[in-house]
Amino acid sequence: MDEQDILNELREYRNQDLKYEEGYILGSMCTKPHPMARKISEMFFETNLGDPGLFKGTSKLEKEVVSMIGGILHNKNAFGYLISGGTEANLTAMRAFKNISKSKGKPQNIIIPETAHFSFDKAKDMMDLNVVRPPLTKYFTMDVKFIKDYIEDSKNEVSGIVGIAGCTELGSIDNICELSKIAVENDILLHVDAAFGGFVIPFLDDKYKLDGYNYDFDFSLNGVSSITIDPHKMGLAPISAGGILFRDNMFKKYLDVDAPYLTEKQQATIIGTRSGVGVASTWGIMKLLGIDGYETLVNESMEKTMYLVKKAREYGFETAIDPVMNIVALNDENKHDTCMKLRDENWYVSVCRCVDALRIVVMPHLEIEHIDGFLESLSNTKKY
Ligand SMILES: CC1=C(O)/C(=C\N=C/Cc2ccc(O)cc2)C(COP(=O)(O)O)=CN1
Repeated sequence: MDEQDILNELREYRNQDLKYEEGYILGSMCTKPHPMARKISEMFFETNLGDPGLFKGTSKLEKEVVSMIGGILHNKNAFGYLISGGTEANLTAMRAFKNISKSKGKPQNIIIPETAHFSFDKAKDMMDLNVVRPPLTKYFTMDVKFIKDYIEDSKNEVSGIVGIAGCTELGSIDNICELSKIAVENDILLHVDAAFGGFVIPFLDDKYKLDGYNYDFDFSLNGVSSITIDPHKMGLAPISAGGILFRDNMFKKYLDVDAPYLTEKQQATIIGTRSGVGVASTWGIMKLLGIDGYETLVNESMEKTMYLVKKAREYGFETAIDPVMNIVALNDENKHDTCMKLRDENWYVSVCRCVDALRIVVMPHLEIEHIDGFLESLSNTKKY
């Protein structure tokens, strides 16, 4: 086979994939990356941040991007990395939590919500965490009073808390402000998983903010030790671009391992060899869009979200909760059956675990006509 034959054969495989712009992908927290990322990917496609001394320019970019994202989170001096995704970011935060707890002779007892992403199940498995799951409120957030009482009970020595700022299923936001106070008062590490919400909440118009939630979630709260925030979700960066930020570089010593044969003597990330494409793309897209660009992106998505909810209600469907961000949960007692029927029509929604509902993530690739077509198909699944 010559190169053209190979490319032609690869095109056959690629043609079997769904395309975001077709509008059938309704359950994804990723979307079509900003088109500028193509040129950036070409420019940085051979870089390796696993050996940063060889790619000094790309390594500088990573430090700048971490500071840029830190700026969104009210901490330009944040320490961290752009890595493979939110999973690696959460694993990294839990690895730091484990090592810090051990260094203080404290047990690895950590409070993690039922609404947490399954990457925390991997963390629990890999790092032998002792996980406590508090009850949830009607807003699908952790019951803060339970947490206060649990920690005040001397029998329970808690070393860490995870709060979610935009949970995967429903977009709910834990009361990070109250969790931060508890963390400070009790010398507890607080990790905030804002993998999805991190590029939404800072840009969200007040008119979309609901009673019942506190939208403060970042380093402006003294008790927040670390934050997961993924550019490859609502940040429009190409995969892979997950982000883990720590309050300062005090945390680095709890992540570093000796890496004798690299240009740097230690390595803190879980993944070793890693491309610089995600870093460079995030840098470029953040520079191009700026705060205004992300505000437009988020609030256009919220407009479409509100349109979906309004139109769904006209069909007689109801939401499990009012949308906290561009995630809609439509009540459906036969969620799995409906999901399969929709898939037969090429619509890819997901189903919620914590409620009987279909889950639609209104990402920037969805247009009004896609929403109209989806709701028509959903309505038809209920007719027979
Ligand atoms: C709050 C939180 C999340 O919603 C999350 C992923 N969420 C959704 C990942 C996803 C993306 C595309 C798709 O088609 C389906 C699912 C992760 C893991 O992020 P990841 O490793 O980059 O997938 C962590 N926290």
